[in-house]
Amino acid sequence: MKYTIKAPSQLNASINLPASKSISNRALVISAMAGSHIQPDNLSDCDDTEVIVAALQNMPEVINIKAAGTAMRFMTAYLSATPGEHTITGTERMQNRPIGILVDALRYLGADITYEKKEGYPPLHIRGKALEGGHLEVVGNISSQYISALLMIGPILKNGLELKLTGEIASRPYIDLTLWTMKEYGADADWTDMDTITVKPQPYKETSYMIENDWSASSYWYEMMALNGNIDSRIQLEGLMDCSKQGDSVVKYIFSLLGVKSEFENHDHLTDVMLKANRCLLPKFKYDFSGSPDLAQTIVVACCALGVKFRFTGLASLKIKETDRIEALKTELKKVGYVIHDENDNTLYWDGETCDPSFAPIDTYEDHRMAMAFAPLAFKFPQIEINNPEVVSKSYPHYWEDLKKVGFEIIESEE
Ligand SMILES: O=C(O)C1=C[C@@H](OP(=O)(O)O)[C@@H](O)[C@H](O)C1
Ligand SMILES: C=C(OP(=O)(O)O)C(=O)O
Repeated sequence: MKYTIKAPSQLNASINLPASKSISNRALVISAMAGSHIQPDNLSDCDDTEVIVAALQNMPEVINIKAAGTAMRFMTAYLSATPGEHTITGTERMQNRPIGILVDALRYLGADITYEKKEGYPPLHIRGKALEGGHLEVVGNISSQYISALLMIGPILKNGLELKLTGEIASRPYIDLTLWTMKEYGADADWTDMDTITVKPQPYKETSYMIENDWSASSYWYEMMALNGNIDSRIQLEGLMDCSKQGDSVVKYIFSLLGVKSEFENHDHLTDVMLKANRCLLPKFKYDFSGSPDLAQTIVVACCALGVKFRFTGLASLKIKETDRIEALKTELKKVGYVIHDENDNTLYWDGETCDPSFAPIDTYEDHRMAMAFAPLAFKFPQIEINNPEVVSKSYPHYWEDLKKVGFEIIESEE
C-alpha cells in the first residue's frame, strides 16, 4: 500500500496523542511482577504494547514479540526470572537486533537461556527460575534497554541487584524512566554512584497507575508546525505530563530553535501543550542525540526542509533499531533533493548540499518513525508519497487519522 499526502495550508486542532509505549511496556512488566490484577490506565494500543499484553495474558510456549525491541529485552529478563519454559522470537529484523549483552548478564545471574538460531540474537529458549542476583557489570553504550530489563527484575532477585555500567551510557533518560516507574510500584532503586545503580530485594506493590501520553509522538506535530510556518496555526497536544520523565520531552527545547513555541496549560496533573509558530531559526544546529535517539529522524528531516545545516552526533544506536536509520535517512532524503552524509557510524551532517529530486515514493523499511518523520514534508512539496504507511501502528496507530483530522488529504493506492 502507498499513501499520497497533501497538507492543509493551516493547522488548527487538538490532538489526543497515543500513550507512551515506553511507559506502557515498563508498567505492564512491573505490574506482572507485582502480581497485580489492576491494568495500568491509559495503556497504549500500539503493536509494541499489545505484544506484551498478549504474552503476559496467555504465556504461550512460543512468544512472538514481533518488531518490539523493548518488549523483546524486557520479556527476556522477566521470563528468565519467572518459573516456566518459553521460546521468545520476533520478526526477521528482530532476529538481527543484538541481545547478547543482556543474555550474558542474565546468565551471569544464573539464568538458563539458549540461542535457537544465531549466537547473540533472538530467538531465545528460556527456562525461567528464581535468580539470586548480586553485583554485575554491564556495558552501557549499546542499548539502555538491556539495563532497563535487568533493573526491572532487580526487586524480585533474592539478593537484589547492584549494576555497574561501564563506558559511555547511551539513552540514559530511559534508564531514569525505568527507575521512576519502578519506584511508582514501590521498588527501592536508585543511582548510588556515578555509574552504579542499586536495587533492593523489596517486592513491587500492586498499585493503580496512569500512563502519560507520548512525547516521542509529539515530535511529528512539532515538525508539522515548523514546516507549516503559518503564524495563525495552532496545535494543541493533549495529556502530556508537566516535568515528564520521558527524555523525549526535550523536543520542546529543540523545536524552540526551529520555529515552534510551546505554551503549557496545566490542569490536574496533566498538561496540554499549545504549539505556535515563532520566527526564530538557527542557521546551523549541532546536537548530541545520545539521550533521545528516537527524535533524530524527525529533527534531521525537519532541518533539511527548513534549510538548517546540522551536525548531529550520538547516533550509533540508530544502526540497530527497526532498520539502519542512518542509511534509511540518507537514501530517502535524496529522493526529495537533500544530500546528507554520515561519519564514524554515529554522526550525520548536512552542509546544505542538494541534488535533483526524483520524488519517488518514500520507503519506510518497517520503521514507523520513517513514515511519521517524512509525512510532514507534504508542507514543503505539493505532495509526498509514503510506502507501507501502516508501519505507524508500532507506536502511533491513529497517526494517519489524526492527520486527516487536521485537514491532510490522504489518498490510498497500490505501491
Ligand atoms: O527503553 C525504552 O523504552 C527505549 C529505549 C531506547 O532504546 P535504546 O536504549 O536501545 O537506544 C529507544 O530508542 C526505544 O524506542 C525505547
Ligand atoms: C527504537 C524503537 O523501538 P524498539 O527499540 O523498542 O523496537 C522506536 O520506537 O523508535
